[in-house]
Amino acid sequence: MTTGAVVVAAGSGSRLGADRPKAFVQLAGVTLLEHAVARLRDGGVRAIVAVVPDALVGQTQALLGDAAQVVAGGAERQDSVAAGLAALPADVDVVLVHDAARCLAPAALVARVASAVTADSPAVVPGLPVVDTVKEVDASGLVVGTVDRAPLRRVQTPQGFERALLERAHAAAGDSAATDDAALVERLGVRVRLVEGDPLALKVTTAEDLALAEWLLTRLSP
Ligand SMILES: Nc1ccn([C@@H]2O[C@H](COP(=O)(O)OP(=O)(O)OP(=O)(O)O)[C@@H](O)[C@H]2O)c(=O)n1
Ligand SMILES: C[C@](O)(CO)[C@H](O)COP(=O)(O)O
Repeated sequence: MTTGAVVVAAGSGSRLGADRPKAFVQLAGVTLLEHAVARLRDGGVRAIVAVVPDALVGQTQALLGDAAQVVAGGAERQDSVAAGLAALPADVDVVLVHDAARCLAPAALVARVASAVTADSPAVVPGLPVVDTVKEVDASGLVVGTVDRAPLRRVQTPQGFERALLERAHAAAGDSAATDDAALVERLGVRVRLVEGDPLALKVTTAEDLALAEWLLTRLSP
């Protein structure tokens, strides 16, 4: 098996509200994208495609050098994943799809997901239990009911797939959007396996997340 990765970094990061696309914001002087790529490489992945805004392809390739091939993304996350998938070397048969925004996802998580992808489990997602009580509310803010949280998981990336399956899922999806790649596989009727996630794989979405990631990084560093 040859494992490759698509790191999607072409989003604007509107909820973060920085002066540049979110993946190019720095944590400890290093962009979120570089952090994510470094951890994928530490997890044993060598064929990496980074998907960035069209205008940043050249400078990102210079930034990452041999660590990743850089291509332009699309309007939606799903379009960016498809662009990265198309650029992976032909010999890659297992693909990890990862958000640059989950820049601290550790190498151990990368390896756990990659090794869980098998012929019997061709689609694998990492996830964590829900720790809060979950309520369903109506449009006026009134509680409709309390949801059983026991079977729920908060799903992260990297998500791992047999390449042929992921390509089939994206081809079948067309313009019908999903918030993660596993959902496209689920639509094909293929069961997706869940493995244990990692709190460090938090998604940097808001300024508060960025501050938390910065703090975690200082705690992780020797
Ligand atoms: N057209 C897009 C949209 C998102 N992404 C990537 O998908 C990941 C998860 O998306 P999210 O964290 O929601 O990022 P943004 O879409 O940039 O955030 P926002 O919704 O706040 O604008 C990010 O690494 C982001 O760069 C992408 O590559 N291409
Ligand atoms: C793919 C993902 O990270 C899984 O949790 C997530 O769905 C992407 O987040 P978005 O905010 O919906 O782009």
